[in-house]
Amino acid sequence: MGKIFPKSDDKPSNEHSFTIHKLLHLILKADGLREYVGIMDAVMKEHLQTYKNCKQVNVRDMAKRYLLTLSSNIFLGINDPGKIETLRERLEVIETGIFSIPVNFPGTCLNRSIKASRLMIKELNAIARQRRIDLSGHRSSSRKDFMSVLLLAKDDNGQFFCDEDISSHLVGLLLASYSTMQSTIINIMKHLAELPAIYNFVLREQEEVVDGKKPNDMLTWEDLRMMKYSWNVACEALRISTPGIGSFREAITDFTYEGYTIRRGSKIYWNFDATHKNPKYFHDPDKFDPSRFQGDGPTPYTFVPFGGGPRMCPGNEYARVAILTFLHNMVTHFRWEKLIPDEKTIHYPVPRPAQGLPILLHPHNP
Ligand code: HEM
Repeated sequence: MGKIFPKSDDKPSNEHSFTIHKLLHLILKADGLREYVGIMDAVMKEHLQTYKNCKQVNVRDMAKRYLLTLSSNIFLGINDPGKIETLRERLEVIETGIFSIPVNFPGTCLNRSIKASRLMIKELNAIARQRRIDLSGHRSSSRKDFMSVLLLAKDDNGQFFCDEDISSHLVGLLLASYSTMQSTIINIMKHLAELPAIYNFVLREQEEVVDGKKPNDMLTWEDLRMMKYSWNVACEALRISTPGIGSFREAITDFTYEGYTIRRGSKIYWNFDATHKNPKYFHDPDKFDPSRFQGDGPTPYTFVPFGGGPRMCPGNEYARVAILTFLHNMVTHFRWEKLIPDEKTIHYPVPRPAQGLPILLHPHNP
């Protein structure tokens, strides 16, 4: 990541970075996210209006549009569709560099990716500079986007964080949330199209949520807590098609595993998919079965789509809120069927249907 997010002076500023890192973890905790549920619901409802007269849609395009609007709005405080489109272009170029041969000279993916990330940080810096001016005009800010929160925060020494650090952390969040969330939404939609009985259970649960609300009420944090079965479906999609391939760790002590001695200091690659498909932990592992997550759910550290330990994904709650909001709105408005029944799955950079899952929408109330 460090290579992809260079600083203009290339000097590390660990002290600031560490504190921004901590601050972002706090913002992304469940309590901090409560107030974003309504925003996510409003974005999704607005998007659904545009699909009202569409019979065929591509789930990848739908998910991208929804997720990018959310992150532009919530992370950066940006609503302008032109700026959101530029963000998408940059993110997709940066992403190709992360999953490329690490050769950096003009014309390579990595080189294009580094240039795109520099450009993006520059663009975010410009937004941050203007935002500082806007924010300084008010004693306290009503803006709740992450950039504004970071611009108003101070480090342990009472200093504001520098724009460059804020921008590069925000690029990190945008990237970390982009393909992972897209892949999860597409895979949930695919399984619900293939498994009508499971779709019906989700629909029943979501209708109960609607029944408890007045017409036009926005979703709330409490509503999300009622969506237990729907979240089990999302977890099963995350288990069966895990967006992350794995993660690296360093051995902090010598140990023996399966007869091999691993020395302290060795770099170890941890493969999530191997754990998720291990029949010792998940009976009939290729079967899509959300009931695995009922009750106490899987044994600790066997369901690890968000990693584990101190470097575990800090965005897991954000992901839960954004995915359930998407699912709630889709299921309460539509059934859908796949337009390509045997669409191939590709695994680059994350597992997803090769054509982005084109579907036919059947509204409940045509
Ligand atoms: C379904 C969606 C997501 C999945 C499957 C996912 C998965 C992961 C995984 C596997 C890691 C590495 C964890 C480890 O090594 O133990 C990670 C790290 C990270 N994720 Fe996510 N993520 C998702 C969504 C998000 C979102 C929405 C955000 C931000 C809002 C985010 C921000 C991050 C950050 C900042 C890190 C680096 C954490 C660190 O190194 O301390 N992720 N994610």
